[in-house]
Amino acid sequence: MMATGGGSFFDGIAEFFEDLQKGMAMPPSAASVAKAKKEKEEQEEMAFEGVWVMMNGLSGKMGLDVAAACLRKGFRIAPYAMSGSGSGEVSVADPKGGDPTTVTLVPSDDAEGCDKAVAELKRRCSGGSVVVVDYTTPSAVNANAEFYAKHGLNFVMGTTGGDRDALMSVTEGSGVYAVIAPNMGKQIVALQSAIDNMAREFPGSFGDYKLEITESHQSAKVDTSGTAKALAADFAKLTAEDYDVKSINKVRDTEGQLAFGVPEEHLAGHAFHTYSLKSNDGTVEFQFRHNVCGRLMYAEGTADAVEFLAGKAGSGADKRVYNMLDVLREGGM
Ligand SMILES: NC(=O)C1=CN([C@@H]2O[C@H](COP(=O)(O)OP(=O)(O)OC[C@H]3O[C@@H](n4cnc5c(N)ncnc54)[C@H](OP(=O)(O)O)[C@@H]3O)[C@@H](O)[C@H]2O)C=CC1
Ligand SMILES: O=C(O)C1=N[C@H](C(=O)O)C[C@H](O)C1
Repeated sequence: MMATGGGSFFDGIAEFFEDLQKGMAMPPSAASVAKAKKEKEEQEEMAFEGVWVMMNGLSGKMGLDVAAACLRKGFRIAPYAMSGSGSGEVSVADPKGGDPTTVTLVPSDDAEGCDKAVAELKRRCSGGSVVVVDYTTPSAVNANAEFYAKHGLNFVMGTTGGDRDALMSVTEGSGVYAVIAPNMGKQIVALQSAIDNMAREFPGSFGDYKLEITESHQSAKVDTSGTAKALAADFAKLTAEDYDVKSINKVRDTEGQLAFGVPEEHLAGHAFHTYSLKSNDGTVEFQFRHNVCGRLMYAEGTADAVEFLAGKAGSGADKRVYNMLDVLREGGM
């Protein structure tokens, strides 16, 4: 750099031009600083050997809660996520107080953008294993599953609805590892297992009873509860009649929700279910209820499913497609 002590002004100028020629006099440009910073960050990302979670539906009600639960478990959130209409970047706060993660949203109908994002994600997250979590919307379930199958992406599908048979057959045919379940709440999964066991052990024991199901969710929920549909199949085995899931009483209006016991502050995010078995003569009634405010239990169960799935994929397990009963039975929750 330019000398100040000793030499004349003209010596200093000469030295400056010498340094300039050697490329030493110019401060690095903002672009080269940014490039070096990005390279350093990418090297650090590639050195991470843990689990990366691609959180599709990140901006939705489940998305950010699941991302936080995954960060609490020590996973990282992948730098890209598929969205519906959302684009741009979302900053995901670290519940442990670390730096936030910047995630670029790519709308799922931008096929080229999604392909590029997955290629880039596989490169940047190459040191660890990637698990996709899907909390999107019923109409996206099948197309998204086909996309994961095409790209060999292991996934946890929390989204309800869509064509569930097609979802299973595409996933099973693809060879990817997946956990697919309409409910990730540990205690609800345990209840599902108990009713399933009861139906196996005592089929038809409620032969002269009638099944009634009511579920209430936030008004934005578009489909009938996937949990209610799954439990209906088990409860129906206890009765003598088939149960049509179209009979499930769906509550989506504020007045009905409040009357069903939903606290006002949870109107925007709740899942209340009542399954009732009533004797035909009207003298006896059994009720089973799970009333959940907020989404914490589902978010934590999802993070457990991610851990379970990464373990199965890492060990090359023969069985590839699981549900939450498998996760619970194997002590994964
Ligand atoms: N298994 C379980 O335990 C639980 C399941 N669920 C289910 O999860 C699903 C999501 O619920 P919730 O978070 O409340 O819903 P929200 O409507 O709040 O969020 C959905 C998100 O999905 C995004 N999205 C919409 N279409 C697509 C698409 N084609 N590809 C990618 N992303 C898309 C939306 O993005 P954008 O804003 O950009 O359009 C939005 O961010 C529902 O099916 C619900 O029933 C919910 C709780 C627990
Ligand atoms: O949309 C929700 O909120 C929920 N969806 C799932 C369902 O459809 O059963 C699970 C839970 O009820 C919350």
